[in-house]
Amino acid sequence: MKFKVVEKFISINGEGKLSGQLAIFIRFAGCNLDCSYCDTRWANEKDVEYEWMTADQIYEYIKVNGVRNVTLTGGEPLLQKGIMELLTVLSLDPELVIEIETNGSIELGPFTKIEKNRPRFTMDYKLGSSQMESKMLTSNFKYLGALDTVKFVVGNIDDLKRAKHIIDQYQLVDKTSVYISPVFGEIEMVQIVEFMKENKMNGVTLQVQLHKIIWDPEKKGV
Ligand SMILES: C[S@@+](CC[C@H](N)C(=O)[O-])C[C@H]1O[C@@H](n2cnc3c(N)ncnc32)[C@H](O)[C@@H]1O
Ligand SMILES: Nc1nc2[nH]cc(C(=O)O)c2c(=O)[nH]1
Ligand code: SF4
Ligand SMILES: [Mg+2]
Repeated sequence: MKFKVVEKFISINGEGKLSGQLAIFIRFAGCNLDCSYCDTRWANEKDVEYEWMTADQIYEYIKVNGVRNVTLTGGEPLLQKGIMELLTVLSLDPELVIEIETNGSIELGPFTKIEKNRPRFTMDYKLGSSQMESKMLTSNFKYLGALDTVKFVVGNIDDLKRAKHIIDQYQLVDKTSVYISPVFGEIEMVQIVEFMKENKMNGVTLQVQLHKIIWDPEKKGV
């Protein structure tokens, strides 16, 4: 099986629980959603340039570079045909910590059945300002545990209110890690903090995309 890779690079992870740590990124082509704020829309274009890579070639690239944290992203990585083969190959190496960024519209059940060293999922729950909330599968929450994350990317106060509602309704803080991140440049961090204070959002982590502070926010490959 071959996978459509639009870019691969080493950087610090700018998002999530491993933020600040070195990571190797594999970005796949194509997405089934079209979020209003998507910062990698280029990867979803029909005519995007990509390289076909097998699972073994991707594994080799990771090992040659000696980076243990692996982030599979896109686009929507779980749309790649046969992706289970790649996840199986990577999970077999106990030295690797595999993270998958996924958009909340893909059924996660089959992927969480990997028994040893299974990938950690960061499932975005897309809120109103993304225009994609109707595609969210809340049925995925039952598969997520201590190693996984539910992430809410918020663009305004209504998004924050909705995120709080979902967090409470599904008791997400008790089950998994919960992150809130601003749509870059759309909402002041201080507004998010004030909202968290007013609403006693214990156990929720605010994060900002670190790579967009270190480098030009438009820069690819970082
Ligand atoms: C480009 S997506 C790829 C993975 C998957 N399609 C998803 O949406 O989770 C990776 C992460 O970037 C976030 N993201 C995209 N555009 C953003 C923006 N303008 N500001 C903040 N986060 C953004 C997404 O919400 C997601 O958490
Ligand atoms: N440095 C860096 N960290 C990231 N973490 C998740 C990313 C993504 O696009 O999914 C990302 C990214 O694009 N760059
Ligand atoms: S799901 Fe992810 S890749 Fe797809 S449009 Fe939304 S942010 Fe972009
Ligand atoms: Mg990114």
